[in-house]
Amino acid sequence: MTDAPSIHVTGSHEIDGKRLFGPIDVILPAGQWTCVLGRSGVGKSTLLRLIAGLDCAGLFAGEITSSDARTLDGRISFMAQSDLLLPWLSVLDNIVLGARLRDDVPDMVRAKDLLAHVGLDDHRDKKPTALSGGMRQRTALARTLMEDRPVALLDEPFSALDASTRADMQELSAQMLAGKTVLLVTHDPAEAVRLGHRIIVLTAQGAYPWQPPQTAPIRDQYAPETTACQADLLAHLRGQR
Ligand SMILES: Nc1ncnc2c1ncn2[C@@H]1O[C@H](COP(=O)(O)OP(=O)(O)OP(=O)(O)O)[C@@H](O)[C@H]1O
Repeated sequence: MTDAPSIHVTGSHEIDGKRLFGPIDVILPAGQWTCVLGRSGVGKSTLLRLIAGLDCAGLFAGEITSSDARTLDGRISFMAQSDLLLPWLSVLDNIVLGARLRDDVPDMVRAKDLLAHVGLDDHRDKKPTALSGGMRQRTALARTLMEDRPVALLDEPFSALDASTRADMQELSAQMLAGKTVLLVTHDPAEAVRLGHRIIVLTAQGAYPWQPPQTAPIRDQYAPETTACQADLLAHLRGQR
């Protein structure tokens, strides 16, 4: 049983009176992963921040609604493109930051379990400055997964990871976010095809669906239908330039 809603976004976004994207009419189905691709600067992070209710440059004219008509406030976990780790806190304390900010008692067992799953068990007492870029990104991912909200908005969460760690973290995220409504921004067609129940291409003119393979995610990245889909998607994205 999940209380993950579907989310409907309609409208356009302008910065300094100039259209960034839209009009769009996008549904993020309840309990599924929607992957968004599009050229750099088209507004993918802006779309994520709008749904998260965070400040963005410019003006959005439109509506963001949830299928249960409840506010999304307090129901979203958000992983930004930059890791936003607090430099004076250890890895473990960064992971439980959400609970501490809410004056809740953090679930340290869950936090340590997550640390082990993201492969940072031996680094729990280090400060972020003592970590590599990929380790920082895994810390931020663990902090996001720690929140356990019905909606997860992830902005290029695996971009700094080596190929095998990336595959591991994709699988961990798919497992831990099963049943939640997920929006993943990525530049990687292979990642979108591996993880997405739905794939959306965002352009200045609008947002349109790209058909993923019929198989259910998380997909075998070497299956013929997966490789064919990602090759077609890559060719399409390259053709947009
Ligand atoms: N604080 C800001 N002030 C003015 N313009 C901004 C600001 N933040 C972002 N923009 C502009 O908004 C546009 C969309 O940015 P956004 O980060 O949403 O794009 P993106 O598609 O996520 O890009 P990327 O793939 O490179 O991460 C860009 O053209 C950027 O210049």
